[in-house]
This record gives sequence, C-alpha cells and structure tokens, in this order.
Amino acid sequence: MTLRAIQSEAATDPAGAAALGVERVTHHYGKRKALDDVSFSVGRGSFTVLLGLNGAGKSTLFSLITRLYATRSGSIRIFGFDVNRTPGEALRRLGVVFQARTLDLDLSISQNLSYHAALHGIGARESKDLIREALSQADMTDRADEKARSLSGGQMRRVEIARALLHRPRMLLLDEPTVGLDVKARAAIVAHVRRLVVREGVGVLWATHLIDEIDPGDNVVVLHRGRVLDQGNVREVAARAGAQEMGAAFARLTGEGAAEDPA
Ligand SMILES: Nc1ncnc2c1ncn2[C@@H]1O[C@H](COP(=O)(O)OP(=O)(O)OP(=O)(O)O)[C@@H](O)[C@H]1O
Repeated sequence: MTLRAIQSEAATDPAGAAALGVERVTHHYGKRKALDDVSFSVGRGSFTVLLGLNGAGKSTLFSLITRLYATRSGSIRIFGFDVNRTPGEALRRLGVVFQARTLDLDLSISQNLSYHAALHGIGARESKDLIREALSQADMTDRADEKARSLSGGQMRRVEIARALLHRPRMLLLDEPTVGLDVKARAAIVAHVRRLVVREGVGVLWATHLIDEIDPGDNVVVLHRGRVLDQGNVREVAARAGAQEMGAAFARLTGEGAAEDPA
C-alpha cells in the first residue's frame, strides 16, 4: 500500500461508521459462555476504556476483533467494515498492542518496525518515512539502531505502540498495556496514548482492570463475567450507579472492587 493510499483511507470509510462497532457478540468455549450478547462502540478519535476484572472476557473480545477466533454470533465492524466479511478492509484500519511483549529483542528498534511495515505490504521508501515519523512520535529517534532488549519496559511499550500505528490505522486496541510497568512508566504510557487520541484522532479501546487509568471524561464499557453491565461517559455511568466516581460505581455494578494501582 502506498503512503497516499493510507492517507486517503479516511475518505473511503463508510460515512458516520464508528471506529469500532461490536454488536450482539456471544462467544462460547465449549459449554462455557465467555461473552454474552456484548454490544458497544468506540467513536472516532475517542478514548474508551474496557473495564473488567480477570476473566471478564476482555482477551476473548480482542481475539474476536483481531480474527484470532471467528465471530459466530453477532458482528464486529471497524469503520463499518465487517471483520468476517471484509477482513482486509477492516484489519488494515486496526492497530493492536497485545498484553504480552512482542518485540524481537535481538533486532534493533528500527528493524522491529521495518518487519511490521513489510508485513503490511508497505514499500521500502514509504516504510522509511513512516518509521522515522513513528520513532519521533515515540521519542525514540536516537535509539533507532539499539537492540530492543536494551530498552526499559515502558520504552518497549512505546515502541510497540509506534509499531501498531505504523500502517496508520485509525483504531487502536490495547490489551492491559501497562501490565508489569512501574507507576511512573504506567502514567507515561497512558498520557502518551491520550496524546495520540487528541493529536492524531485515533480511536482507542484500552482494556484494563485498573480504575486509576480512567479519566472522568472518558467513555467506559464495564464488562463483567462476559456481560456489559453499563457503558457510556464515565460521569454518566457513575451517576447511574449512584456513585461519585468510577471505582465506587464499578464496585456497585459488579459487587466486586477493581484494583487501584498494582504498585
Ligand atoms: N481458551 C480457553 N478455553 C476455555 N476457556 C477460556 C479460554 N480462554 C478464556 N477462557 C475463559 O473465558 C472467560 C473469559 O476469559 P478472558 O481471558 O477473555 O478474560 P479477561 O478479561 O481477558 O481476563 P484476563 O485479563 O485474565 O485475561 C474466563 O472464564 C476464562 O476462564
């Protein structure tokens, strides 16, 4: 794909479609129902938190969105493109940062990025420009030739985010991206992704079980034991639960407390 094709993509998106639309999705592992009639959407350029404890179904949902598993019941659309029926159109508009670290530690940072560009069919010249831009956005320009293993956990995550955005998707999924980071690195990653939302207009779905990663202005989807208990603007969700803030609202909705901070 050429740089121009990537840039003109917004013009071909079905008008008005959400960055991500999940509609009536149910998923079973054998007899166990991991997702039960899940519906929500992520608006273009919005930061939406998928809030749920371990086992809520967050990873299952990500596996369906990324087509690791086939969606058998319900539909998932990225900018209006159904991931099952038009997977190419849907998935090239999507960037993903997985919970587990996925950089090749023996490759340099720029080699890790080049590899991703090649997988997306981006030619050498465009790839060079995109990598330069991505490194600058991640504040990593001076580290480009260093091996990935020399980076701190927070820096690795920044490179993974840059890599996920290399093919210029307008929708970014992050599955518990701050796992294993200290408090400072955690805050830096959240702030970095929030900046991307504001500056680049990327729609973000941020899966977490940590209440303190949520801002009052965010949208939130509360997922518990495979079901969406409530969703919408954080202030509205809290008010509906009769709570002052999201931590108390989550506890009321689920009957369980969410974690504040792992440190
Ligand atoms: N491959 C699998 N086979 C059977 N059951 C599974 C499988 N993967 C997940 N589950 C079950 O499905 C439910 C949802 O799990 P899932 O991993 O999606 O939750 P999660 O919110 O991502 O939690 P975590 O953060 O711990 O990964 C859980 O009850 C889990 O035990």
